[in-house]
Amino acid sequence: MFLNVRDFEEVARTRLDPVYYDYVAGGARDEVTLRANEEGFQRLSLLPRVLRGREKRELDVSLFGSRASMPVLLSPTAFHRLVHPEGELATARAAAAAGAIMIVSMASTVAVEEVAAAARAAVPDRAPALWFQLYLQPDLEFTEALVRRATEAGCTALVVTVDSPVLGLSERNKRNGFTDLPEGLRCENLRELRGGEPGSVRQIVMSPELSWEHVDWLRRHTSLPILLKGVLHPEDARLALRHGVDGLLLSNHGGRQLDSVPSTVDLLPEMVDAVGGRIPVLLDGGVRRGTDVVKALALGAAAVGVGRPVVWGLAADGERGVRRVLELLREELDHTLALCGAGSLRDLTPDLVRRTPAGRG
Ligand SMILES: Cc1cc2nc3c(=O)[nH]c(=O)nc-3n(C[C@H](O)[C@H](O)[C@H](O)COP(=O)(O)O)c2cc1C
Ligand SMILES: CCCCCCCCCCC(=O)C(=O)O
Repeated sequence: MFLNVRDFEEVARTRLDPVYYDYVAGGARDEVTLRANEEGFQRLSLLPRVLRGREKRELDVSLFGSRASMPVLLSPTAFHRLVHPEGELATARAAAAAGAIMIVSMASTVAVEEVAAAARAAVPDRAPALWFQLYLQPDLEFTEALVRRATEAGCTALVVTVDSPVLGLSERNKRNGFTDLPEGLRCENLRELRGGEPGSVRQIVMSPELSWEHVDWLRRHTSLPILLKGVLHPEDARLALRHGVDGLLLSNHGGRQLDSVPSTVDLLPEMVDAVGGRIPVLLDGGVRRGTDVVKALALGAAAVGVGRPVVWGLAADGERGVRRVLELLREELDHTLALCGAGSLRDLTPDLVRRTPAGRG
């Protein structure tokens, strides 16, 4: 029986090839940050209010023009067809049915046009909420074409991942010799549609030479809202404001890039402070429970993202699994709000969160 997100991870672990399980579960180097993300939430306690609840609680949010049924979105995760044959098509259908925002990874194993079509078909009466995650490629012509494809497919925001000047090093992948996708799976958004060898697929380039000038370039080439994913230093948050960025997704890539960075929830208050309410700050990393969502929102996040939980849902039970993971998080969020005496997300304020004294969390 799937009672919580962890149950899905357990089933996924038994179903998946161990090499692919490790790819998803793992983090960089010693996995200090990977563990810190969940521990960060566990060290925080909730201090509920009483005698001020409401029979029905409002969980809807509106973010960058996308309406969503809850402040939990699907962070971008690569290679869904590694864990389920329907891959991102199943994920997109589940997200659309749940009314959740899905950030489609640039490294998806289904082309963004097909992902969008699957989402639209799942909810013919409304527009599904899809955003696109981008690794800015040094070949700007290619990047521009890809942004155009994502926009034409119906993605309504760009999430630019900036924490990957080089690829993080997973020792699990190295030990397992996992260096390439299996036969038949490709990053479909990287396929040459016009130039190059027709039908061939490019490698994603992680470039240490990317700079704020590239963000400025992107700003000039799209009218979509731009969020930066992976800004961790408050000074970079302030720079993002100056470069016309519309939002931040506070993320350490689920502990998969630089190991030893703080947990995202520990950084949240100072990042919220750094942007001073001028743009929304979203957060991902270690969110596994409705209580985690409430803690992040109370500390100022506009919404949270989940990465691995979605992949576990997909691996364990395809579209139905992702749907159930999202439902569970929604139910837990609603239940936690009720127990905290909160009638809506607006009632979540920092005074509801306490740091557990050291040694007791
Ligand atoms: C299997 C996997 C693939 C990922 N692929 C991407 C990606 O393509 N682009 C990206 O920006 N982040 C990627 N991430 C990071 C997630 O977007 C997100 O930051 C992270 O998973 C959040 O932590 P959580 O897994 O604890 O929820 C990936 C994470 C995982 C686990
Ligand atoms: C097939 C083995 C590794 C290939 C690396 C490509 C990286 C794509 C981006 C995925 C990602 O961000 C992640 O965290 O994983």
